[in-house]
Amino acid sequence: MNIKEIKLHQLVMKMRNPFTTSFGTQQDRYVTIIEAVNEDGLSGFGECVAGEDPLYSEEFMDSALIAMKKYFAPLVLHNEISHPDDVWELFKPFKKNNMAKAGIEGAVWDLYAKENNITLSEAVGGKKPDVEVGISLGLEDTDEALLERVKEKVDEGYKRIKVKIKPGRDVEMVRKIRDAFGDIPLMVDANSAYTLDDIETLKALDEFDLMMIEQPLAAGDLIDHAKLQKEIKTPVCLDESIDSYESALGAIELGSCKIINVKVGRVGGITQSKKIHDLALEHNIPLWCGGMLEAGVGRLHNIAITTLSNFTLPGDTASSSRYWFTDIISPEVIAEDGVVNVSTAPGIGADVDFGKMEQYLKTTEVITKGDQIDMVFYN
Ligand SMILES: O=C(O)CCC(=O)c1ccccc1C(=O)O
Ligand SMILES: [Mg+2]
Repeated sequence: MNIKEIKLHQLVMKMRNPFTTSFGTQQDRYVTIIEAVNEDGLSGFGECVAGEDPLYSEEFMDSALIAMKKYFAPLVLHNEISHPDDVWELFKPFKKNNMAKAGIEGAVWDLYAKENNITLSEAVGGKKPDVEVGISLGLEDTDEALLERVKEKVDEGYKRIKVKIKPGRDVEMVRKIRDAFGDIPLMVDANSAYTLDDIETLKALDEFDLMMIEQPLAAGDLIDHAKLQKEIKTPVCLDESIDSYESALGAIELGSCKIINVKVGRVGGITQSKKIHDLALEHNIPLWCGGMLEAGVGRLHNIAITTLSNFTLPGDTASSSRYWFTDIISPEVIAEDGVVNVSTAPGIGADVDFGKMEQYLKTTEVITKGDQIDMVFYN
């Protein structure tokens, strides 16, 4: 591959509805779209999913932008890449900053697929022609408002409903959902809002036959999650805790979870996601693809990775219109009855629509082969 320049398109996208989790509410989504352009002018696209503030993980959009500009974009421009799997090796000496790495790597993957005239799904080794998707619903001010949301989404046919919980908004709220909707495929996500001191509350959730409870405890608490899993019936699914192949291996060996939510950005890209996929498959741990309120580019990357065989549970990759009045891709992602068809067009399978992107675009920075890696250390 011969990548000539990397553009960082920085957007602020207003969401259709504010999104509330145990760490707060957001209305605006800061998105960086990474465009890798080759010698022939062909472009591949990635999306950086870092949060606006370091609440979900230590990374945040500003830190990711610096990391991409200073290290990861120049590394890709200054080194020979024959396959996107090479990118992880190139980035390896630089610790963490996974979402920054994944953003750049994602653009290389899309470009690679387009150069070879195959879909991104084919490039990663996926086989499914379509994928099942669920929806993640934020906390609402009242349980009644949440029940309305759930009804809407059940009616739209989503294959799984995930609701956010936090202390004080858990057992009784879930009871109301079960009472109103019977045995719909239902799960909860705590975003680390509990500790083992809350074990009685977490045990009380067993009565509702949830598909899983996602990330009840802190990201670093693999040991506590293992203790918890022994005490509760509901399968524990880890999100924040799984930030690498090694943490996935640790969680599996310790029995910290029965299910893993793979987020491409959180684990450092597609190459690492594939490695975790194969590990989980070997250990009979089912996977699903989590969301980070992505714009269209990240959404299409999520669909591609979900076509791998062990992504057997519905992911978070809902329709573009669930998040945005206008997405930045054409065509947009549409889930019909909870199913998204995988595009057969090369790469991510849709065009990045610069006309539609214009309304969100704050600035574009261009990194070229002339930009050196700005490091104090040298070899
Ligand atoms: O619909 C989506 O994209 C997923 C929404 C979601 O749950 C989420 C959104 C932002 C950060 C973390 C999470 C999460 O899965 O914990
Ligand atoms: Mg989560």
